[in-house]
Amino acid sequence: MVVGVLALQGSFNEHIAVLKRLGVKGVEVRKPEQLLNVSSLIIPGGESTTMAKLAELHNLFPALREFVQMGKPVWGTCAGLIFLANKATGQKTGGQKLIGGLDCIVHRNFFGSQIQSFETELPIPQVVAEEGGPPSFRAVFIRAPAILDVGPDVEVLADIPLSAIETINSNPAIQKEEDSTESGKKVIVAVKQGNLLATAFHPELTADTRWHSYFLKMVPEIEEGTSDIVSTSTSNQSFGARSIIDFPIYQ
Ligand SMILES: NC(=O)CC[C@H](N)C(=O)O
Repeated sequence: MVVGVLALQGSFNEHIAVLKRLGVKGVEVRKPEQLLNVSSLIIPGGESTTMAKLAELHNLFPALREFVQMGKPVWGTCAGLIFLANKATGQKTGGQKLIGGLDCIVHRNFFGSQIQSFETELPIPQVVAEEGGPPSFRAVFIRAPAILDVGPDVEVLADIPLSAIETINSNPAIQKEEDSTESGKKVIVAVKQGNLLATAFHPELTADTRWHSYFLKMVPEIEEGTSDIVSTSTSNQSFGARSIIDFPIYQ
């Protein structure tokens, strides 16, 4: 079995490259029947409205929903997180179709527009830190969503203090959220709910492979050694971060 990467749009090549560095075969998924050949799925960042339109065009929604409901591991990064959410706010007029399954409310462009994209160091969650490495990771937020509310089965892996974000005062959405929440200080940016992992940031755009290693641990076939994994050694791990400017900016 191999790891599927939804390849309609966005940073699917970058995810496949990280998987390769970890000795795991990642394959592009564009058609419903291709989901039958993969043990797990990564939904990359990009633009969730465009991705939804393309998924509809390729008749992917029923197969994607079934994949999630079957309990197969699925990781959504950024637009992928939006795609997995049960509910999204801040959508374009007319809304957009979601796969759903992740019991949360996500704000699509919580941190603002493209120019309000940013990078920051966040503490690495304990479960992800088992891979070793430094106590923090470089979180790359590109026109990023944030999770405003989660259901009881959702485990919060990372959140971010709003005060840490430069754009806080210039972004009306953040201001509004800060006023309207009780704690008013943090938003959630990484969660796990059973077979679903979701991150508002882009680990595939850094050299730190620990989030991918963590996701691979959620895939039973890989743990049992029946997959195409070449090496589970952590010697391929790397913890450095490349700058956001090395990567294309999504529209
Ligand atoms: N980098 C990203 O994936 C951005 C996601 C974007 N906010 C959206 O709505 O799709």
